[in-house]
Amino acid sequence: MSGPDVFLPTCPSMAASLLPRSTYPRLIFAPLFSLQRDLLLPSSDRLVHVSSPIAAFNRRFRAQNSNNSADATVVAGDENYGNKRVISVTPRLYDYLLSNVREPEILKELREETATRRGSQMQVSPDQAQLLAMLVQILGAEKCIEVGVYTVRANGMKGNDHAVEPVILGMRKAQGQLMVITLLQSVVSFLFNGTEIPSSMVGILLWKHRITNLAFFYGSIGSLIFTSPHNDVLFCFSCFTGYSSLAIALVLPESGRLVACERDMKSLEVAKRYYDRAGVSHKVDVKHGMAADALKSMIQKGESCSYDFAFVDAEKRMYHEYFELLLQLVRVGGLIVIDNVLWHGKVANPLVNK
Ligand SMILES: C[S@@+](CC[C@H](N)C(=O)[O-])C[C@H]1O[C@@H](n2cnc3c(N)ncnc32)[C@H](O)[C@@H]1O
Repeated sequence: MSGPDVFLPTCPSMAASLLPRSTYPRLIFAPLFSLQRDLLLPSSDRLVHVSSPIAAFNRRFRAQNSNNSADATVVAGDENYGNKRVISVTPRLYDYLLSNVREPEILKELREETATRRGSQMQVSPDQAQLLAMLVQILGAEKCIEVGVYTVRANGMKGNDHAVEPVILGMRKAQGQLMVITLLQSVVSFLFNGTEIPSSMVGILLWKHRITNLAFFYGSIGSLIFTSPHNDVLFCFSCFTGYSSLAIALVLPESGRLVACERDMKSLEVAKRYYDRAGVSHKVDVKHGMAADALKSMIQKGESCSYDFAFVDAEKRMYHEYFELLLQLVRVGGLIVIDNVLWHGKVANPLVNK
């Protein structure tokens, strides 16, 4: 049976009915809300869940209009662990959490500015930032390191190579094709006087003309999810604007110091503006460049064992290296906090983590 290569069904039942009937489509993209496993029939390895504006709207709509389904639901209970009940965070519960976070005004402004940029989801959330700030305070930390401050690229891949995360997501095949897309973006951008070309557009063209066998969906929140016919998923693009580092700097004592590593200069300009506005610039030592290089040079300068706290939220492929370097830099009894370790739950998903 012939048929289209890609469907973009907007409802789960449609995805479910398309999968078993068609042998040809390589991939079927469905919004996240179709993640009801019982709807996924035998060919479910061809179903890719994406975040879409429709899904986001639906989540908001359901959160606002449902009186009973928005309460925390028990997703696991295990008698081996004393019948501990694990709940899932529902939109209503998360709204409750966010509305009770004490977020300083300057952080709110930074968050709101960032929210207008593509990729703002990469910024830590207000609750996460306040957790970091609280840990720093409890620890009485004075010397801190943050790996990955933010970026402000409007464009999918430039300046964001933690974009491609083969280790965590079990990616193998698609990296060469991503390179092609990045290269093409740069060429077009150069020809058109610096105009930034969305990866999605380049991706569509390449894919349509069979230059690449990648299918893609450009998510509503700026994440670019590439999927090969082998159900490998590449999560591309990371971002934004120094929110977590500012949260840390704000609670550091006057004598405190935060080394903030970031390779994207444009991003740093925004961050510095906010450090200035918040009156914490004197506490932040910005290291522009690759984070691992910055950490190595700190070790060479004899700064081993002198840091109290580190937060890692940069290139995922480099995490093991950051960790080894930070073990040298952070003192005994200090704290290293690492973001994204569960990688949106994918670490437990055998389909993406073979
Ligand atoms: C997820 S964002 C950080 C978001 C930040 N924690 C916040 O709350 O706004 C990751 C950042 O790490 C930066 N980054 C990625 N790889 C890097 C590397 N090798 N060296 C330095 N910075 C890097 C990216 O440019 C990006 O801005």
